[in-house]
Formats: sequence, structure tokens, C-alpha cells
Amino acid sequence: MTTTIAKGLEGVLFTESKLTFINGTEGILTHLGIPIQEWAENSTFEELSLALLLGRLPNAQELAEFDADLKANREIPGELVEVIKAFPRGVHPMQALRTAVSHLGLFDPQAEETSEAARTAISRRMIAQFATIIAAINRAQEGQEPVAPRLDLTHAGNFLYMLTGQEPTAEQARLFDIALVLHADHGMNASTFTAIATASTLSDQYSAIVSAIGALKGPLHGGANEAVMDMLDEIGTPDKAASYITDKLDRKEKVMGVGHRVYKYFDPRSRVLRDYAAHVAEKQGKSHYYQILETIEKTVVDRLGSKGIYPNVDFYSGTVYSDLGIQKAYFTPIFALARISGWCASVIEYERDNRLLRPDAEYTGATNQHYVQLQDR
Ligand SMILES: CC(=O)SCCNC(=O)CCNC(=O)[C@H](O)C(C)(C)COP(=O)(O)OP(=O)(O)OC[C@H]1O[C@@H](n2cnc3c(N)ncnc32)[C@H](O)[C@@H]1OP(=O)(O)O
Ligand SMILES: O=C([O-])CC(=O)C(=O)O
Repeated sequence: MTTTIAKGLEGVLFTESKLTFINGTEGILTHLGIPIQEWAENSTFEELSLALLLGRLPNAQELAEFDADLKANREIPGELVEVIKAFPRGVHPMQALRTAVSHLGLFDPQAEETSEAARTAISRRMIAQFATIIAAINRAQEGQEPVAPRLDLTHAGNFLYMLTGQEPTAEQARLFDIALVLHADHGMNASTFTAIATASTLSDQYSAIVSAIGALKGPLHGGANEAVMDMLDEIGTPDKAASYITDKLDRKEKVMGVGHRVYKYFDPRSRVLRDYAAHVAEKQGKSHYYQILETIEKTVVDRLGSKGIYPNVDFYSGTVYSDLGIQKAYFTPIFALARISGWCASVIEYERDNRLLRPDAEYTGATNQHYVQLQDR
């Protein structure tokens, strides 16, 4: 009997979803049938998060209630703040986030409930609290007191405020909001799949989300945005970019922030982010990061475009965050800050018709062996 192994589960459909559609050859991404460019232009992170949870566009009253609910849930337990302050200095913020979210569950009396209503209520709280947790980690790691959330700012604006202690300008808050919108959901990516795999055992929402944070952290997934910035720092100046990339490709090494399992053309989110990065660069004077990225994009697309290697969402996001004064170690936590909505909505959708996820491996090991006593080996 011949078996086909779908290495990396490439192209395997394991469920249906009404949330996100991707056409990787044409570079199309829609949520609820609406193109990502329209979400970025017209919507907010709050609205897209609720739309993903509801599976439809909310009306004005539903959105206002959700917004008020998020604001009411911005505080995190004081005990958790103390735990965050006690984390060793120098840990990666993704390690800290993973631990803090697990800890958060200990304070939630509903944590062990797995009904759709409970998962939804927990998700609404987590979407709000992720911002406070990530900002508190940043402050604590810098040896500073966490900044209390403000209720008069948007989710994006309040996050930037808590992160830096400074109120962002309206333009900065909106730019960051768009970045959150662009990262909120993306079909069955590795971290969403991981969240679903955990929940498919009927485990709780906190366990599913902690699993997802672990999956997002790796440099082949969400961690690539930080790895791109490491690469830019290593390159140093724009004149060195083309030869650095050419040498890397000659050595058959991967360039971070390019290539994608599904997109074999430009990731549409990378186009929106590039436009914003270009806009900021034009206003503030071209940052050397932006100039290096432009050269890398051209070098990679010229050489590997025919193989379907193009910039992904992680390519330009870091330069946008860096323009907002955010340190590179926080780029992946910011991805989580946005993707919490997609993780939660996808788990809830899957759990409506749950089936334990349990794929298989073709056995290629030894057969007909017998146990050998330790002293005889
Ligand atoms: C939010 C996100 O998760 S977006 C993705 C973020 N990750 C990155 O940016 C890391 C860099 N990119 C990669 O490692 C890959 O493109 C992945 C893991 C994202 C997807 O890879 P896969 O679907 O497994 O493609 P695979 O690794 O099989 O690559 C196919 C071919 O393209 C090449 N390729 C893929 N990505 C890259 C890259 N970043 N740089 C150079 N070559 C690449 C591979 O070497 C391979 O070449 P070959 O056919 O000559 O062996
Ligand atoms: O879909 C993927 O495999 C990775 C990705 O771009 C995302 O999670 O945003």
C-alpha cells in the first residue's frame, strides 16, 4: 500500500471556516469576505475582533458594548502584576507573555469552563488584557512601574500609552491600530492550528491560547518580525544590503520575512505595511531600515520571485513598530496582541463541531525486535 505523506500538513484541509479566505497565488486575503485592504482602511482592531467572534459585521450598539467591555477589562489582577515584576531581567518577552497568560488563568473563576459562552467571555477579557500584560512586561523588564490603562484611549492608543508612558499622537495610534488589524487573523496558520489542536481535546481557552503563544514565538512564524530586524541590524547600511542577501542566497540560507506556505505572491498585508512604512519614511526622512528593506525586497523578488518567494507580513512590520519607538523584542508580542482575536474566534468556531485532532505518521522504525537487558547491550 502506498501512503502519501503531507509533510508539514501542506494543503491539508482539516476543517471548514467562515472567517478567513486566502488566495495565495493572487495575494488575496479576506475576513468574512471583506478584503484586508478595506478592513485596514475603514475598520479598527476592536471592530475586527468582534466581527471575528460574531462571524459577521457588528452593528453600532454591539460595537459600542464590546468597546466598553474591553475598556472595563483592561486592568489585570494585582497579583499578576507582582508576578510579572518578579520575572528575571532579560527574559524574552514572549517567554514572559506565555507565562503571564498561563498565570492569568489562575485568577479567572471561569477558566475551566469550556462552553461557547464561557470561551467567548474569557476571549473578550483576554483580548483586553493582552495589551496590559505586554506593556507591564516591558515596563517591568526596564525596571519601571507598569502604567495603568486609560479609558479614554482606543485599544491601540492605550497600548502605546501603557508601553511608553506617553500618549501617542492620533496618527501614531491609528497606524498601530492598522497594524493590529492586519495581524488579527490568518486562517490555519501554525499558532491558530496549535490553539485548535489543544482545544480539540476539550481543554480550556487559556491552555489553547498559551499553546498558541508558544507556536507564534518561533522564527518561522511570528518570531520572523524580530529576526528581520536582527538581519537589518546585521546589514547595517543600505549599500551593503544587496550583496548581503545575494551571499546569503548563494549559501542557501533563508532570508527572514520572505516566503510563505500559502502566498506564492506578495502577501497583501506586506503591501499595506510597506505603504505605511513608505509614508512614515517620507514624512520623517527615509529611515535606513526602510531603505535596506527596499533593496532586500528587490534582490529577493528578482532572484526568487519565479519560485514564489515574496515578502510576507513580517517583512515591513518591524520598521513600522521601530518608527513608533518600540524595541524589537516586542515585535512578536505585538503580533500576539493582534492574533489573540483570531486564535479565540477560530477556537470557538472549531469547538462548535469539535473533533479531536489526531493525525498519523507513517511508521519507518524497526520491527520484530525484542527487549535486550541493560547489561547485555
Ligand atoms: C506570520 C508568518 O508566519 S509569515 C512567515 C514568517 N517566516 C519567515 O519569514 C521565515 C522565512 N521563511 C521561511 O522559512 C519559509 O518561507 C516558510 C517556513 C515561511 C514557508 O516555507 P515552506 O512552505 O515550508 O517552503 P519551503 O521551505 O519548502 O521552501 C520552498 C523553497 O523556497 C525556498 N525558500 C523558502 N523561504 C525562503 C526564504 N525565506 N529565503 C530563501 N529561500 C526560501 C526554500 O529554500 C525552498 O527552496 P528549494 O525548493 O530550492 O529547496
Ligand atoms: O498563515 C501563515 O502560515 C502565517 C501567517 O502569515 C500568519 O499567521 O499571519
